[in-house]
Amino acid sequence: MLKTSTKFRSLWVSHKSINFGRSFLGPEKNLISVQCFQQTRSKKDDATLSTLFKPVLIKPTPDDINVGAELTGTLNKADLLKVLNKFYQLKEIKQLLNDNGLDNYIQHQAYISFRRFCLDAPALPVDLHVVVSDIMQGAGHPSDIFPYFLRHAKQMFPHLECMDDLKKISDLRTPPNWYPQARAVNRKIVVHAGPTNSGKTYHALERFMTAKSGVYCGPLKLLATEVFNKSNEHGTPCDLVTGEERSYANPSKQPSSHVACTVEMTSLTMPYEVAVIDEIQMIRDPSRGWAWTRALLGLIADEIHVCGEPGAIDLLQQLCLTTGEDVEIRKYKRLTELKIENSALGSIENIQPGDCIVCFSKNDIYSVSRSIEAIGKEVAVIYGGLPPGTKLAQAAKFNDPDNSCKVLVATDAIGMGLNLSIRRVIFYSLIKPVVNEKGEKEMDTISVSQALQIGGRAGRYGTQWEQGFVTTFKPEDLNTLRSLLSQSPDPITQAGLHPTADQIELYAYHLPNATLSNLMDIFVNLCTVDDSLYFMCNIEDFKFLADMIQHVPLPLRARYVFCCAPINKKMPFVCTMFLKFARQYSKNEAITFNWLCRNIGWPLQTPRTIIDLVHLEAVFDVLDLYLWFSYRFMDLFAEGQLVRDMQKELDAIIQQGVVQLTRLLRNSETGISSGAAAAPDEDEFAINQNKQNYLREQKASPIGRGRLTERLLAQGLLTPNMLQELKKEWTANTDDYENSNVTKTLRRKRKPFIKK
Ligand SMILES: Nc1ncnc2c1ncn2[C@@H]1O[C@H](COP(=O)(O)OP(=O)(O)OP(=O)(O)O)[C@@H](O)[C@H]1O
Ligand SMILES: [Mg+2]
Repeated sequence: MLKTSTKFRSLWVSHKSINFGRSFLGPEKNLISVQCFQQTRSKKDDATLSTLFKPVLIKPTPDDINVGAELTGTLNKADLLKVLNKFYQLKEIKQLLNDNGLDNYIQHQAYISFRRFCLDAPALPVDLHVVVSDIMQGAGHPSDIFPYFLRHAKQMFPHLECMDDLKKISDLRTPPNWYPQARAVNRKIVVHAGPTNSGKTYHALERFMTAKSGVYCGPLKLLATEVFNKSNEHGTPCDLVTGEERSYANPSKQPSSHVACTVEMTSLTMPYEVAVIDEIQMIRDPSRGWAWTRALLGLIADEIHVCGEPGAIDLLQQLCLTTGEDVEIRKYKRLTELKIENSALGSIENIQPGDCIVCFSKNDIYSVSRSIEAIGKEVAVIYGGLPPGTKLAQAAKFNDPDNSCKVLVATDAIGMGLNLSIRRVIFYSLIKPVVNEKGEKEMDTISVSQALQIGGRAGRYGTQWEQGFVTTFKPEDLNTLRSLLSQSPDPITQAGLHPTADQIELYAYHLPNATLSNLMDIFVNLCTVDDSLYFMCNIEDFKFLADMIQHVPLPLRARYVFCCAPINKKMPFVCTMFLKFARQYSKNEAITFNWLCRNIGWPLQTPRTIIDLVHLEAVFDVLDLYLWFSYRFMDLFAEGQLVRDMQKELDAIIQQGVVQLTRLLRNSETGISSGAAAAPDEDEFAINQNKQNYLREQKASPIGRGRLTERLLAQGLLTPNMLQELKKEWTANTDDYENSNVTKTLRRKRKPFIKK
C-alpha cells in the first residue's frame, strides 16, 4: 500500500545518493527510478503542507512614471479596494484558484498580500492598472483580475510552479533501485536469527574471517572495535572505520581487504565477498533505521550475513522479494539458560558478586552506585556518555575474577556491544525515556525487545557464569518483567528511510528562499513512501542543528554536512562549540589546536565534583565532534592527530573521576568547589545549567529521603565499617547501645548540625 494513491509513468533520471544522518560519507553515484504521478492527498494533509511554504515578500517595483495613470487616469484607492474584494468573493474564482493548486490557506495569504500590494503601490503595473480602470468604468468584469492575482501568488509561493518536480524528487517508493551496483550482483542473503547470546554474530564472523574480503557493520563503535581486534588477533588483517576514526591493520596505512565499521560508515562502492550486518532489528529505529536499510539494500557483496532478532525475518524476506534475492534463514537457540528469579532484590544489601544493576537515568546510576559503595562494596560504572576507554576499563575491572570489584551499575548502554561477565541482571526500574515517531521524548515501560536484550546479558556464553539470572530491584516491578520476558518482540514491519543530500539540494534549487530545516519538513510531508515496507525516519535532530546554524552563512552542502553531525543536543556546551565550529568554517578560518585549547579551557584537571565530570564528558564529545569534522572538512579541521592525543588524555582524566564517583557526589553536595577550568563566555551558561539540572535531580533522589542509616551514609557521617559495627552492637545488646563507641562518635559528629 502506498502512502498516497498514484497514477504514474516511469522515467529514469540520474541521481547521486548521499547518505543522510550521523555519518556523512560522500557521494555515491546511483540511478533511481523517479515516477511522475498525480497524488490525491487529504484536505487536512494539504493544509498542513501549505503552512510549511513560507511566503516570499513581494514589493512594488518603484517606477518613475505611472504609465497606467497617464493612459487611463489615477485610480481611487477606495474604489480599487471595492473591486479587489468583489473579485475575491467570486465563487468561480475560488474554484479556479483551487484548480491551479491554491488551497484556502494559500488563497487567503495571497489575497492579503495582493491587496496590500495594490493599495500601497505608488503605481500599479500598467497592465493591471488598465484592467482595474476598465472594471471601474463597467467595461470589464472583476474576474479579469485573475491572471494578475495568480502571477502575484506564484511569485509569493514559488512551489506552486514546481509541485510536480518536488513530488518527483521525493518519490521514495523503490529504494532498491537507488543501488544499481548492488542490484547488478547476485547476492546471497543469510539471516542468523535468534535470542541474545545464541552465537549469531559468532557464526557470521566465522564466515567473515575466512572470506577473501569482508565488511562488518555494527551499531556501535565498541562493537566495531571488538570485531577489528578479534579479526586481527585471528590473523585476518582488518581496518576500523567509524565516524571519528580510521585505524589500519597495516602500519603503512594501506587498506586491508577486511574492514569493521559503524553501519552509517559502510561503503557502498567497494565490493566484498562477505558482508555482516549486525543487530538488524535496529532497521526499525526511528532515528537510525535508515542506515541499516541502506546497508541491506546497497552493499555490494556475494554473501550478506544479517544477524538479529527473529522478529525481523518476515520483513527481510519481503525486502528481498523486491530485490529478487534468495534468503537462507539460520535459527539459533540461546547457549546458556536464563532464569527469572522468584523475588526482587528489595534492598541494595542483597547485592551479590556478578550482579549488574541496570538503570535508565544517570541520576539513578549515581545514587545506586553510591548506596552500594556505602555498604562497603566496590562498583564499576558504565553509561553511554563515558568515553570508550573508560567504558572498557570499567568493564575489564568488573570482568576480572581477581579484581575486588564484583558489582556493575550500568545504563542500557550495555544492551549491545560490551562483553560482560554478568551473573544476574537487576532492573532498577522498567521505565525509560523514549523518543517517539515525532521525535518527542516520553517516559514509557521498556519494550519486550529491550527487556530481552538487556536481561539476556546475564550468563554470557564463555564467561564464568554458566547460567544467567534476571530480576528487578522493586518487588512491584517483578510481574511486569516476567510478562515482558515471556513475550517475543513485536515483528518488525517497516524499514527506515531518509532523504539524501542530493534530494535536498534539488529541493533547494526549486525553493531558494526556504531554510534547510524548512526544506526537510516540506520533503518529509511531500514524499511518497511505500508504507507496507518502509517508514520515514525522524529528522528532529537534523532540524535542531539546522535551526541553530541558520544565521551562519554557509553553502548548502556544508550546511547539510554540519547538520549530520552526531551531537547530543541535550549538552549545551557541545551545542555551543558546534556553533563556534560553524562560524569559524563560514569565515574560512582553520580550527586549530590552539583555538580548540582556548575554547575548551585545556588543560583540564581531574574532576572534583559531578558537575566537573559532566563537563569533561561534554568536552570529550566536543573533541569527538572535531574528529568527525576532520574527515569531512580536512583543510579547516586539520589537527586530528593532536586532538586524538588530547582525547586519550581526557579519557584517562575521566577514568580517574569515575573511579571515585562517590567522592565526586559527596563533594558536589558538601559544596567543594568545582575544579573545572573556567570555560569562557557563554559556556559558563552550559555548566550552570548542568549544575542546576544535577541539583534538581538530586533533590528528587531517593537517597535524601531514605532510611536514617542511608542518609547518614550519604552525608558521610557514617562509614560502612561503622555501620557494620553498629549492627553488631545493636544485635548484641541494645542496652549497651548508649555506651557504644560508634554511637558516641556519631553524637560528636552530629552536634554541629543539631546546634544549627
Ligand atoms: N560455537 C561457539 N564456540 C565458541 N564460542 C562461541 C560460540 N558461539 C558463540 N560463542 C561465544 O558466545 C558469546 C555470545 O555469542 P554471540 O556474540 O555470537 O551471540 P549473539 O547471538 O550475537 O548475541 P547478541 O544478540 O547479544 O549479539 C560470544 O562471546 C561468542 O564468542
Ligand atoms: Mg550479536
